Amino acid sequence: MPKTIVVKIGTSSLTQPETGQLALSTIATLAETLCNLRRQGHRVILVSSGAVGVGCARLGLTERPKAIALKQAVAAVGQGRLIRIYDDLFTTLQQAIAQVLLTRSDLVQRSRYLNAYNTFQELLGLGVIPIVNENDTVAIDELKFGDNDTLSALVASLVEADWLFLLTDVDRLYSADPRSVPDARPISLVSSIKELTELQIQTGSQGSQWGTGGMVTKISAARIAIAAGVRTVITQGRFPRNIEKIIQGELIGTHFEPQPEPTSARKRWIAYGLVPAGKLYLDEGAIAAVSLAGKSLLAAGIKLVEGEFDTQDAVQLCDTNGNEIARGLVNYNSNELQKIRGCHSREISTILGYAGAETVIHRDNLVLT
Ligand SMILES: Nc1ncnc2c1ncn2[C@@H]1O[C@H](COP(=O)(O)OP(=O)(O)O)[C@@H](O)[C@H]1O
Ligand SMILES: N[C@@H](CCC(=O)OP(=O)(O)O)C(=O)O
Repeated sequence: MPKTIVVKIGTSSLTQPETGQLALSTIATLAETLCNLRRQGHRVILVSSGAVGVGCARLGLTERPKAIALKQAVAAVGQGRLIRIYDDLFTTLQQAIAQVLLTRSDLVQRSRYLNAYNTFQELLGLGVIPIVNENDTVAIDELKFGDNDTLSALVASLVEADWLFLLTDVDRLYSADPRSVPDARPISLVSSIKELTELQIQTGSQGSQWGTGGMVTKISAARIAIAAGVRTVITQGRFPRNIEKIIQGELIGTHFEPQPEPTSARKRWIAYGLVPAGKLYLDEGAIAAVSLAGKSLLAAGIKLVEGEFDTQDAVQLCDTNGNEIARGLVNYNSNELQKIRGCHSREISTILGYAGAETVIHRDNLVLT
């Protein structure tokens, strides 16, 4: 059965840690592996980091730049080189590739989200391997994926992939960062989001010298992907051939089993495509109604409103400690909600002077995160 497979490779696997130079043998083996998968009839997308790392190596910079403008300039240098190397390798293997550079705003607007979906379908239908990266050169802070782990999970969710491989410089997920905790326990299988939460994995503060997100972004990427029904694997980038072995059933790396009933495509867009514009802090009754009983959110259960937002914007729903439990599209703007929070629905028309929706967020527009 042909599968849709998204592979994400991080800077730490694409470059040599000592010099920052490209790890050519890894990249070549990855190209061969992805071509094998294509020959077996699978649909393949590569999400490749490395624009900043390769740009730095090209310009002789020894550290990842911190200043935004410099980082964006360096990414512009590196992305061109990176794609040229991929094109040389894949062309040698008679495989067409495409460069797809995305920014967060491409997924926020529903029409652009659907457009991205159509483009991926067209490319995959043509047998092309799209090579995706964040459009670092133009991305602005407020509208950024920020890391390619998240980007790859969103792409996997968008195309409803069967597999997401997160290739990195450790062989799997551990109970804590194995660099600083040598006796950290290796984790082979995570069978649900609940189990992932219960494992309470320690991720340290950051990743390797050139990586961006560390393990924390891989875990949140896995959450996004498994909610979309995508089987996710964290494994070592130095051995790309393991991808084929894993698809054939070998338990290499850490596997995250997909949720049996994936969240619908529209709800996934609400939860992860949109950028939340505010926060609603709920009381315990509202948390139970929303998260356990699958009910709509009423004004009565809202304790606090944070941020400025409009009707139909996405907001986060949080407990009193600020932990997010859900996201949804609001039927009232932030000014209105400041006035009606804590009130019974039948009081809304008196307080506002006009009749609005009975719910603040209807359950069709509400998704647990
Ligand atoms: N619980 C953990 N299990 C495994 N690795 C961890 C964990 N916590 C932190 N890490 C670190 O995350 C790093 C990988 O993240 P990162 O450098 O961002 O890689 P990439 O460039 O592949 O995205 C590893 O080198 C490891 O030291
Ligand atoms: N878009 C950036 C990479 C961002 C990123 O997530 O990097 P990494 O942690 O190495 O996967 C780049 O191409 O350099």
